[in-house]
Amino acid sequence: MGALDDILAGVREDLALRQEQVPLQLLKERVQHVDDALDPMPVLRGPGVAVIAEVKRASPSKGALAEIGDPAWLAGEYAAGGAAAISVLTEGRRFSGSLDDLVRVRRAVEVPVLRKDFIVTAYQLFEARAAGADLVLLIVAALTDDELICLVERAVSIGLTPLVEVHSPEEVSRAVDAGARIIGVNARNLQTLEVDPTTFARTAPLIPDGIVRVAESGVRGPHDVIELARSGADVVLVGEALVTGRDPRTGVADLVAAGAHPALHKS
Ligand SMILES: O=P(O)(O)OC[C@@H](O)[C@@H](O)c1c[nH]c2ccccc12
Repeated sequence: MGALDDILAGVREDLALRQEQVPLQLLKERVQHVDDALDPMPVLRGPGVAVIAEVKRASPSKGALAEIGDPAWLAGEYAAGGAAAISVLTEGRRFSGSLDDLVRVRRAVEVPVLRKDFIVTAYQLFEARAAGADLVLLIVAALTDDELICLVERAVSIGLTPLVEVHSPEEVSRAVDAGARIIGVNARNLQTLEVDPTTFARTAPLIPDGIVRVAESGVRGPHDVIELARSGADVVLVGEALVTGRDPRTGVADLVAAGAHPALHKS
């Protein structure tokens, strides 16, 4: 069994418990009372390479990465550094995150917030929206074609913008066929957990024009942002380097500055 299947098994167990505690109907009522979701498209399509900064305490490959006592403070620093959006890992077992982290981040910033998790049912979309998320991650490798199509549709119908994650050229066509307007290329193989730095450059050319291209994972600093921008990245999504770095606000600002270089013309 690969790492992804392991993670998904745990996610399904935790999900079953939450579904017993909080009926879908109650979540739907909560969704009625949250502020409308923000549209992330303008900030992700803006000039330069947009930076999505991630609140990430731990990962299955590295274990604990950082003590994040106050995710709201961290998100505020990211936003002050110029982050276009904040990603919050809400998976508990492997990433030590929670939906409560997302609620706290949502209250602290005015930029769009992404629920980063392993979404397999519509229930999790309602959880995300009830917690105030604007975007949700949908991982092609974790879903059948039918599931992906339904989840994209359902997400959009409740105001969420899906970020559809792929790992290979073959997965790009599945994402496009499902109606994705934002595609993330994850350089980390979810079976082996290894990062392959060539993944984005190999995969991005297959993403049709007009779809926002996000480079995910393994971005260490400004140099990587420049490389990825040359390969067509509109957005970079960065976790580990920012949570383990010296100062999150400057960390983001340095990435934003690298991606704003006039020599890097976005298509
Ligand atoms: O910490 P990194 O290498 O900067 O990566 C961030 C992000 O890409 C990574 O957390 C991620 C990408 N896709 C995911 C899916 C699930 C959980 C986590 C992820």
